[in-house]
Amino acid sequence: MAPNNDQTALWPAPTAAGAVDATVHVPGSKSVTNRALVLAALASEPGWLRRPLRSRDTLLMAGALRAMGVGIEEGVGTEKGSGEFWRVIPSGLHGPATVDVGNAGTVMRFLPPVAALADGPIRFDGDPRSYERPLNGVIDALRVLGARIDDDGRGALPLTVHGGGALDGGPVEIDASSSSQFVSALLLSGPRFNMGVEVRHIGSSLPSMPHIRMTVDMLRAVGAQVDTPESGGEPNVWRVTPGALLGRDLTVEPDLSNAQPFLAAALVAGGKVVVPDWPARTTQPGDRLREIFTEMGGSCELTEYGLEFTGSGAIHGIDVDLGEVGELTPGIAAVAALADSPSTLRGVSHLRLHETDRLAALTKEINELGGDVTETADGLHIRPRRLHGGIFHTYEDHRMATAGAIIGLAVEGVQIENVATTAKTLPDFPDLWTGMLGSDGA
Ligand SMILES: O=C(O)C1=C[C@@H](OP(=O)(O)O)[C@@H](O)[C@H](O)C1
Ligand SMILES: C=C(OP(=O)(O)O)C(=O)O
Repeated sequence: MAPNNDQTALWPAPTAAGAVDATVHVPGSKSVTNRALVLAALASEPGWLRRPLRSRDTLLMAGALRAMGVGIEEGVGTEKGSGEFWRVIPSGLHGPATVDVGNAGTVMRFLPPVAALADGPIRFDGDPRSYERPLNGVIDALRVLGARIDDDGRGALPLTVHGGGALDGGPVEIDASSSSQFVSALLLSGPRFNMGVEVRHIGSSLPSMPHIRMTVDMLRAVGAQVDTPESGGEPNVWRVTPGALLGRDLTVEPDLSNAQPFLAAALVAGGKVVVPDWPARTTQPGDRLREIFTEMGGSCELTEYGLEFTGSGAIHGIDVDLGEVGELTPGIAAVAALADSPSTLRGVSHLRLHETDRLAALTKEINELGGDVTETADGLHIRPRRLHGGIFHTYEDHRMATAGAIIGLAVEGVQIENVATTAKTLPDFPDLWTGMLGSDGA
Protein backbone atom coordinates (compact mmCIF):
# COMPACT_ATOMS: atom_id res chain seq x y z
CA MET A 1 0.00 0.00 0.00
CA ALA A 2 1.57 3.26 -1.11
CA PRO A 3 1.63 6.23 1.23
CA ASN A 4 -0.27 9.30 0.09
CA ASN A 5 0.89 10.67 -3.25
CA ASP A 6 1.17 14.42 -2.89
CA GLN A 7 3.86 14.74 -0.28
CA THR A 8 4.41 18.44 -0.95
CA ALA A 9 0.81 19.60 -0.45
CA LEU A 10 0.50 22.37 2.13
CA TRP A 11 -2.29 22.55 4.70
CA PRO A 12 -2.85 25.93 6.36
CA ALA A 13 -2.93 25.08 10.04
CA PRO A 14 -5.95 26.83 11.58
CA THR A 15 -5.29 29.27 14.40
CA ALA A 16 -7.54 29.16 17.45
CA ALA A 17 -9.84 32.18 17.50
CA GLY A 18 -10.43 31.76 21.23
CA ALA A 19 -10.73 29.13 23.91
CA VAL A 20 -11.75 25.69 22.67
CA ASP A 21 -14.76 23.81 23.93
CA ALA A 22 -15.10 20.45 22.25
CA THR A 23 -15.70 16.75 22.65
CA VAL A 24 -13.38 14.73 20.45
CA HIS A 25 -14.04 11.04 19.76
CA VAL A 26 -10.53 9.73 19.23
CA PRO A 27 -10.26 6.55 17.10
CA GLY A 28 -8.83 3.30 18.45
CA SER A 29 -5.27 2.65 19.58
CA LYS A 30 -2.78 1.62 16.92
CA SER A 31 -0.72 -0.37 19.41
CA VAL A 32 -3.72 -2.24 20.82
CA THR A 33 -5.27 -2.90 17.39
CA ASN A 34 -2.08 -4.35 15.91
CA ARG A 35 -1.35 -6.54 18.94
CA ALA A 36 -4.96 -7.74 18.97
CA LEU A 37 -4.76 -8.66 15.29
CA VAL A 38 -1.58 -10.69 15.79
CA LEU A 39 -2.91 -12.49 18.88
CA ALA A 40 -6.26 -13.24 17.21
CA ALA A 41 -4.45 -14.59 14.14
CA LEU A 42 -2.40 -16.93 16.35
CA ALA A 43 -5.40 -18.13 18.39
CA SER A 44 -7.02 -21.53 18.11
CA GLU A 45 -10.52 -20.11 17.59
CA PRO A 46 -12.09 -17.01 15.99
CA GLY A 47 -12.13 -13.69 17.85
CA TRP A 48 -13.60 -10.21 17.56
CA LEU A 49 -12.11 -6.74 17.60
CA ARG A 50 -14.55 -3.92 18.19
CA ARG A 51 -13.80 -0.31 17.28
CA PRO A 52 -10.43 -1.24 15.74
CA LEU A 53 -8.30 1.57 14.40
CA ARG A 54 -8.57 1.80 10.62
CA SER A 55 -5.40 3.53 9.51
CA ARG A 56 -2.45 2.82 7.27
CA ASP A 57 -0.54 0.89 9.97
CA THR A 58 -3.46 -1.31 10.97
CA LEU A 59 -4.64 -1.96 7.42
CA LEU A 60 -1.09 -3.03 6.56
CA MET A 61 -1.17 -5.43 9.52
CA ALA A 62 -4.55 -6.84 8.48
CA GLY A 63 -3.39 -7.14 4.85
CA ALA A 64 -0.23 -8.99 5.86
CA LEU A 65 -2.12 -11.49 8.01
CA ARG A 66 -4.65 -12.05 5.22
CA ALA A 67 -1.75 -12.68 2.81
CA MET A 68 -0.62 -15.48 5.15
CA GLY A 69 -4.11 -17.04 5.12
CA VAL A 70 -5.86 -15.48 8.14
CA GLY A 71 -9.52 -14.52 7.62
CA ILE A 72 -10.41 -10.96 8.66
CA GLU A 73 -14.02 -9.99 8.02
CA GLU A 74 -15.13 -6.41 8.49
CA GLY A 75 -18.56 -5.27 9.63
CA VAL A 76 -20.48 -2.56 11.40
CA GLY A 77 -22.39 -3.23 14.63
CA THR A 78 -26.13 -2.66 14.57
CA GLU A 79 -26.40 -1.26 18.09
CA LYS A 80 -26.04 2.51 18.39
CA GLY A 81 -22.46 3.51 19.13
CA SER A 82 -21.13 -0.02 18.66
CA GLY A 83 -19.08 1.03 15.62
CA GLU A 84 -17.01 -1.15 13.35
CA PHE A 85 -15.80 -4.63 14.15
CA TRP A 86 -13.33 -7.07 12.65
CA ARG A 87 -13.86 -10.82 13.03
CA VAL A 88 -10.57 -12.68 12.87
CA ILE A 89 -10.62 -16.31 11.75
CA PRO A 90 -7.27 -17.99 12.32
CA SER A 91 -6.02 -20.70 9.99
CA GLY A 92 -2.75 -22.41 9.18
CA LEU A 93 -0.25 -19.71 8.22
CA HIS A 94 0.84 -20.06 4.61
CA GLY A 95 3.66 -18.96 2.36
CA PRO A 96 4.71 -17.92 -0.14
CA ALA A 97 3.39 -14.47 0.62
CA THR A 98 4.58 -10.88 0.48
CA VAL A 99 4.17 -8.40 3.32
CA ASP A 100 4.27 -4.62 2.85
CA VAL A 101 5.19 -3.11 6.21
CA GLY A 102 4.91 0.49 5.00
CA ASN A 103 6.76 2.33 7.77
CA ALA A 104 4.91 0.60 10.60
CA GLY A 105 7.24 -0.46 13.39
CA THR A 106 4.58 -2.81 14.73
CA VAL A 107 4.23 -4.59 11.36
CA MET A 108 7.95 -4.84 10.58
CA ARG A 109 8.80 -6.13 14.09
CA PHE A 110 5.72 -8.16 15.14
CA LEU A 111 5.30 -10.18 11.92
CA PRO A 112 8.65 -11.88 11.22
CA PRO A 113 8.11 -14.18 14.26
CA VAL A 114 4.61 -14.98 12.93
CA ALA A 115 6.10 -15.67 9.49
CA ALA A 116 8.52 -18.15 11.05
CA LEU A 117 5.43 -20.28 11.87
CA ALA A 118 4.16 -20.24 8.27
CA ASP A 119 4.70 -23.14 5.91
CA GLY A 120 6.62 -21.24 3.24
CA PRO A 121 8.66 -18.12 2.48
CA ILE A 122 7.32 -14.72 3.54
CA ARG A 123 8.96 -11.74 1.89
CA PHE A 124 8.99 -8.44 3.85
CA ASP A 125 9.42 -5.06 2.18
CA GLY A 126 8.31 -1.49 2.92
CA ASP A 127 8.81 2.25 2.52
CA PRO A 128 12.39 3.51 2.03
CA ARG A 129 12.50 4.59 5.69
CA SER A 130 11.67 1.05 6.82
CA TYR A 131 15.09 -0.05 5.47
CA GLU A 132 16.74 2.30 7.98
CA ARG A 133 14.78 1.31 11.06
CA PRO A 134 16.47 -1.29 13.29
CA LEU A 135 15.29 -4.86 13.01
CA ASN A 136 18.47 -6.67 14.05
CA GLY A 137 17.07 -7.60 17.45
CA VAL A 138 14.23 -9.55 15.84
CA ILE A 139 16.29 -11.09 13.02
CA ASP A 140 19.15 -12.27 15.25
CA ALA A 141 16.79 -13.60 17.91
CA LEU A 142 14.69 -15.54 15.43
CA ARG A 143 17.82 -17.19 14.04
CA VAL A 144 18.82 -18.25 17.56
CA LEU A 145 15.29 -19.61 18.07
CA GLY A 146 15.56 -21.75 14.92
CA ALA A 147 14.33 -19.61 11.98
CA ARG A 148 15.94 -19.29 8.55
CA ILE A 149 16.04 -15.70 7.32
CA ASP A 150 17.62 -14.21 4.18
CA ASP A 151 18.56 -10.55 4.49
CA ASP A 152 21.32 -8.38 3.09
CA GLY A 153 23.35 -8.53 6.31
CA ARG A 154 22.42 -5.05 7.60
CA GLY A 155 19.96 -6.32 10.17
CA ALA A 156 17.13 -4.50 8.42
CA LEU A 157 14.52 -4.79 5.68
CA PRO A 158 14.03 -6.11 3.05
CA LEU A 159 14.18 -9.77 4.04
CA THR A 160 12.58 -13.18 3.60
CA VAL A 161 11.60 -15.42 6.49
CA HIS A 162 11.56 -19.06 5.35
CA GLY A 163 8.74 -20.32 7.52
CA GLY A 164 9.12 -23.97 8.42
CA GLY A 165 5.63 -24.51 9.86
CA ALA A 166 6.93 -24.39 13.46
CA LEU A 167 9.73 -22.84 15.49
CA ASP A 168 11.77 -24.35 18.33
CA GLY A 169 11.79 -21.23 20.51
CA GLY A 170 13.56 -21.23 23.89
CA PRO A 171 15.93 -18.74 25.53
CA VAL A 172 17.38 -15.75 23.67
CA GLU A 173 19.34 -12.61 24.56
CA ILE A 174 18.65 -9.36 22.73
CA ASP A 175 19.64 -5.72 22.93
CA ALA A 176 16.33 -3.88 22.70
CA SER A 177 17.71 -0.44 23.56
CA SER A 178 16.79 0.84 20.10
CA SER A 179 13.18 -0.40 20.25
CA SER A 180 10.93 -2.06 22.81
CA GLN A 181 9.12 -3.60 19.84
CA PHE A 182 11.87 -6.27 19.62
CA VAL A 183 10.76 -7.63 23.00
CA SER A 184 7.05 -7.32 22.21
CA ALA A 185 7.51 -9.08 18.86
CA LEU A 186 9.11 -12.17 20.39
CA LEU A 187 6.65 -12.35 23.28
CA LEU A 188 3.53 -12.04 21.08
CA SER A 189 4.33 -15.16 19.03
CA GLY A 190 6.05 -16.92 21.95
CA PRO A 191 3.08 -19.10 23.01
CA ARG A 192 3.13 -20.70 19.56
CA PHE A 193 6.84 -21.63 19.65
CA ASN A 194 7.47 -25.29 20.60
CA MET A 195 9.36 -24.32 23.76
CA GLY A 196 7.79 -20.92 24.25
CA VAL A 197 10.32 -18.13 24.61
CA GLU A 198 12.54 -16.54 27.26
CA VAL A 199 13.68 -13.06 26.24
CA ARG A 200 16.57 -11.48 28.15
CA HIS A 201 17.32 -7.82 27.39
CA ILE A 202 21.08 -7.29 27.72
CA GLY A 203 21.37 -3.74 26.37
CA SER A 204 21.69 -0.47 28.22
CA SER A 205 18.29 1.13 28.66
CA LEU A 206 14.99 -0.25 27.45
CA PRO A 207 12.55 2.34 26.10
CA SER A 208 8.76 2.31 26.07
CA MET A 209 8.12 -0.02 29.03
CA PRO A 210 4.35 0.67 28.99
CA HIS A 211 4.24 -0.87 25.51
CA ILE A 212 5.91 -4.03 26.83
CA ARG A 213 3.36 -4.10 29.66
CA MET A 214 0.64 -3.76 27.03
CA THR A 215 2.04 -6.83 25.26
CA VAL A 216 2.14 -8.83 28.49
CA ASP A 217 -1.40 -7.78 29.54
CA MET A 218 -2.86 -8.60 26.15
CA LEU A 219 -1.09 -11.98 26.05
CA ARG A 220 -2.50 -12.84 29.49
CA ALA A 221 -5.98 -11.74 28.38
CA VAL A 222 -5.94 -14.42 25.67
CA GLY A 223 -4.81 -17.11 28.09
CA ALA A 224 -1.01 -17.03 27.75
CA GLN A 225 1.21 -17.59 30.77
CA VAL A 226 3.82 -14.84 30.99
CA ASP A 227 6.43 -14.33 33.73
CA THR A 228 7.83 -10.83 33.96
CA PRO A 229 10.28 -8.85 36.10
CA GLU A 230 7.23 -7.22 37.70
CA SER A 231 5.66 -10.58 38.60
CA GLY A 232 8.70 -11.60 40.65
CA GLY A 233 10.99 -12.74 37.83
CA GLU A 234 14.54 -11.63 37.08
CA PRO A 235 15.10 -8.04 35.94
CA ASN A 236 14.95 -7.67 32.15
CA VAL A 237 13.69 -11.22 31.57
CA TRP A 238 10.29 -12.21 30.15
CA ARG A 239 9.19 -15.84 29.82
CA VAL A 240 6.20 -17.08 27.80
CA THR A 241 5.01 -20.67 28.21
CA PRO A 242 3.91 -22.55 25.07
CA GLY A 243 0.16 -23.01 24.76
CA ALA A 244 -3.00 -22.35 22.76
CA LEU A 245 -4.44 -18.84 22.66
CA LEU A 246 -8.13 -18.06 23.10
CA GLY A 247 -10.25 -16.09 20.65
CA ARG A 248 -11.62 -13.10 22.54
CA ASP A 249 -14.09 -10.27 22.06
CA LEU A 250 -12.04 -7.12 22.59
CA THR A 251 -13.10 -3.48 22.39
CA VAL A 252 -10.15 -1.29 21.43
CA GLU A 253 -9.49 1.76 23.64
CA PRO A 254 -9.16 5.20 22.03
CA ASP A 255 -5.57 5.99 21.04
CA LEU A 256 -4.39 8.18 23.91
CA SER A 257 -1.24 9.26 22.06
CA ASN A 258 -3.47 10.48 19.26
CA ALA A 259 -5.59 12.31 21.85
CA GLN A 260 -2.48 14.37 22.57
CA PRO A 261 -2.91 17.16 19.97
CA PHE A 262 -6.51 17.72 21.09
CA LEU A 263 -5.56 17.98 24.76
CA ALA A 264 -2.69 20.23 23.72
CA ALA A 265 -5.22 22.52 22.02
CA ALA A 266 -6.85 23.21 25.39
CA LEU A 267 -3.42 24.01 26.85
CA VAL A 268 -2.51 26.35 23.99
CA ALA A 269 -5.84 28.07 23.37
CA GLY A 270 -7.36 27.69 26.81
CA GLY A 271 -10.76 26.07 27.25
CA LYS A 272 -11.85 22.49 27.55
CA VAL A 273 -11.51 19.29 25.51
CA VAL A 274 -13.33 16.11 26.45
CA VAL A 275 -12.13 12.72 25.20
CA PRO A 276 -14.89 10.13 25.75
CA ASP A 277 -14.02 6.55 26.75
CA TRP A 278 -10.62 7.44 28.24
CA PRO A 279 -9.89 4.19 30.12
CA ALA A 280 -9.71 4.23 33.91
CA ARG A 281 -6.82 1.78 33.74
CA THR A 282 -4.60 1.30 30.72
CA THR A 283 -1.08 0.40 29.62
CA GLN A 284 -1.11 3.07 26.92
CA PRO A 285 1.72 5.59 27.32
CA GLY A 286 -0.66 8.42 26.43
CA ASP A 287 -2.20 8.10 29.89
CA ARG A 288 0.93 9.89 31.18
CA LEU A 289 -0.41 13.04 29.46
CA ARG A 290 -2.73 13.59 32.41
CA GLU A 291 0.32 14.19 34.58
CA ILE A 292 2.61 15.84 31.99
CA PHE A 293 0.06 18.31 30.65
CA THR A 294 -1.07 19.12 34.19
CA GLU A 295 2.52 20.02 35.06
CA MET A 296 2.58 22.17 31.91
CA GLY A 297 -0.40 24.22 33.08
CA GLY A 298 -3.65 22.30 32.54
CA SER A 299 -5.94 20.37 34.82
CA CYS A 300 -7.93 17.24 34.22
CA GLU A 301 -10.73 15.18 35.55
CA LEU A 302 -11.26 11.54 34.71
CA THR A 303 -14.90 10.53 34.95
CA GLU A 304 -16.88 7.48 33.84
CA TYR A 305 -17.62 9.35 30.61
CA GLY A 306 -14.00 10.09 29.78
CA LEU A 307 -11.27 12.67 30.31
CA GLU A 308 -12.09 16.34 30.67
CA PHE A 309 -8.98 18.43 30.15
CA THR A 310 -8.93 22.17 30.82
CA GLY A 311 -6.31 24.75 29.97
CA SER A 312 -6.02 28.34 31.16
CA GLY A 313 -3.95 29.48 28.18
CA ALA A 314 -0.82 29.60 30.39
CA ILE A 315 1.79 26.99 29.45
CA HIS A 316 4.80 26.16 31.60
CA GLY A 317 8.03 24.52 30.53
CA ILE A 318 8.89 21.06 31.83
CA ASP A 319 11.96 18.97 32.59
CA VAL A 320 10.97 15.39 31.94
CA ASP A 321 12.35 11.98 31.03
CA LEU A 322 10.19 10.67 28.18
CA GLY A 323 12.02 7.35 27.73
CA GLU A 324 8.92 5.38 28.71
CA VAL A 325 6.61 7.44 26.52
CA GLY A 326 8.79 8.46 23.59
CA GLU A 327 5.98 8.71 21.07
CA LEU A 328 4.60 11.69 23.04
CA THR A 329 7.76 13.74 22.41
CA PRO A 330 6.76 15.64 19.24
CA GLY A 331 3.51 16.91 20.78
CA ILE A 332 5.22 17.87 24.05
CA ALA A 333 7.97 19.67 22.13
CA ALA A 334 5.34 21.66 20.21
CA VAL A 335 3.62 22.76 23.42
CA ALA A 336 6.98 23.50 25.05
CA ALA A 337 7.89 25.83 22.16
CA LEU A 338 4.87 27.96 23.17
CA ALA A 339 5.51 27.90 26.93
CA ASP A 340 6.51 30.69 29.33
CA SER A 341 9.75 28.96 30.42
CA PRO A 342 12.33 26.55 28.95
CA SER A 343 11.95 22.78 28.76
CA THR A 344 14.30 19.82 28.73
CA LEU A 345 13.04 16.57 27.22
CA ARG A 346 15.32 13.62 28.08
CA GLY A 347 15.67 9.87 27.60
CA VAL A 348 14.62 9.73 23.95
CA SER A 349 17.76 9.19 21.84
CA HIS A 350 16.00 6.23 20.19
CA LEU A 351 13.64 8.71 18.51
CA ARG A 352 16.39 9.24 15.94
CA LEU A 353 15.29 5.85 14.54
CA HIS A 354 11.53 6.45 14.48
CA GLU A 355 9.44 7.43 11.43
CA THR A 356 12.13 10.07 10.88
CA ASP A 357 14.94 11.36 13.08
CA ARG A 358 12.43 13.15 15.31
CA LEU A 359 15.01 15.05 17.35
CA ALA A 360 16.59 16.55 14.23
CA ALA A 361 13.23 17.18 12.58
CA LEU A 362 11.69 18.96 15.59
CA THR A 363 14.81 21.08 16.07
CA LYS A 364 14.94 22.15 12.44
CA GLU A 365 11.23 22.82 11.95
CA ILE A 366 10.65 24.74 15.20
CA ASN A 367 13.82 26.78 14.63
CA GLU A 368 12.73 27.63 11.09
CA LEU A 369 9.63 29.23 12.60
CA GLY A 370 11.92 31.38 14.77
CA GLY A 371 12.30 28.99 17.70
CA ASP A 372 15.34 28.13 19.80
CA VAL A 373 15.68 24.37 20.12
CA THR A 374 18.91 22.45 20.53
CA GLU A 375 19.45 18.73 20.32
CA THR A 376 21.17 17.01 23.24
CA ALA A 377 22.61 13.50 23.29
CA ASP A 378 19.28 12.09 24.44
CA GLY A 379 16.66 14.75 23.81
CA LEU A 380 15.88 18.42 23.31
CA HIS A 381 16.35 21.77 25.05
CA ILE A 382 13.54 24.11 24.10
CA ARG A 383 13.70 27.82 24.92
CA PRO A 384 10.43 29.44 23.91
CA ARG A 385 10.61 32.43 21.60
CA ARG A 386 8.08 34.38 19.60
CA LEU A 387 7.42 32.23 16.51
CA HIS A 388 6.36 33.26 13.02
CA GLY A 389 4.59 31.50 10.15
CA GLY A 390 6.24 29.28 7.56
CA ILE A 391 6.23 25.77 6.16
CA PHE A 392 6.42 23.00 8.75
CA HIS A 393 7.94 19.96 7.00
CA THR A 394 6.77 16.60 8.26
CA TYR A 395 9.12 13.92 6.82
CA GLU A 396 6.25 11.42 6.39
CA ASP A 397 5.89 11.40 10.17
CA HIS A 398 2.33 11.59 11.48
CA ARG A 399 3.44 13.02 14.82
CA MET A 400 5.43 15.80 13.12
CA ALA A 401 2.22 16.83 11.32
CA THR A 402 0.17 16.96 14.52
CA ALA A 403 3.01 18.80 16.30
CA GLY A 404 2.94 21.45 13.58
CA ALA A 405 -0.82 21.80 13.92
CA ILE A 406 -0.44 22.47 17.66
CA ILE A 407 2.01 25.31 16.96
CA GLY A 408 -0.31 26.61 14.25
CA LEU A 409 -3.04 27.18 16.83
CA ALA A 410 -1.01 30.03 18.31
CA VAL A 411 1.08 31.19 15.33
CA GLU A 412 -0.43 32.74 12.19
CA GLY A 413 0.63 31.39 8.82
CA VAL A 414 1.95 27.92 9.70
CA GLN A 415 1.52 25.57 6.75
CA ILE A 416 1.83 21.84 7.35
CA GLU A 417 3.45 19.90 4.55
CA ASN A 418 1.68 16.63 3.72
CA VAL A 419 -0.87 16.60 6.54
CA ALA A 420 -2.19 13.42 4.88
CA THR A 421 0.74 11.59 6.47
CA THR A 422 -1.39 11.51 9.65
CA ALA A 423 -3.17 8.59 7.93
CA LYS A 424 -0.47 6.34 9.42
CA THR A 425 -2.46 6.27 12.63
CA LEU A 426 -5.18 8.96 12.43
CA PRO A 427 -6.67 9.41 8.95
CA ASP A 428 -9.42 11.70 10.25
CA PHE A 429 -7.01 14.21 11.77
CA PRO A 430 -7.73 17.31 9.63
CA ASP A 431 -11.51 16.90 10.05
CA LEU A 432 -11.30 16.18 13.77
CA TRP A 433 -9.04 19.22 14.17
CA THR A 434 -11.24 21.69 12.32
CA GLY A 435 -14.29 20.14 13.99
CA MET A 436 -12.74 20.79 17.39
CA LEU A 437 -12.14 24.43 16.47
CA GLY A 438 -15.62 25.02 15.02
CA SER A 439 -16.91 24.43 11.52
CA ASP A 440 -14.78 27.00 9.68
CA GLY A 441 -11.73 26.04 11.67
CA ALA A 442 -10.59 29.52 12.68
O1 LIG B 1 4.87 -1.49 20.66
C1 LIG B 1 4.31 -0.46 20.24
O2 LIG B 1 3.12 -0.46 19.87
C2 LIG B 1 5.08 0.78 20.18
C3 LIG B 1 6.26 0.89 20.88
C4 LIG B 1 7.12 2.11 20.85
O3 LIG B 1 8.21 1.83 19.99
P1 LIG B 1 9.76 2.08 20.41
O4 LIG B 1 10.05 1.28 21.63
O5 LIG B 1 10.49 1.63 19.19
O6 LIG B 1 9.86 3.56 20.65
C5 LIG B 1 6.34 3.31 20.34
O7 LIG B 1 7.20 4.39 20.14
C6 LIG B 1 5.58 2.98 19.08
O8 LIG B 1 4.87 4.10 18.62
C7 LIG B 1 4.56 1.89 19.36
C1 LIG C 1 7.17 5.36 16.70
C2 LIG C 1 5.92 5.25 16.20
O1 LIG C 1 5.48 4.29 15.36
P1 LIG C 1 5.98 2.83 14.95
O2 LIG C 1 4.90 1.90 15.42
O3 LIG C 1 6.08 2.84 13.46
O4 LIG C 1 7.29 2.56 15.63
C3 LIG C 1 4.87 6.23 16.56
O5 LIG C 1 3.70 5.99 16.22
O6 LIG C 1 5.18 7.27 17.16
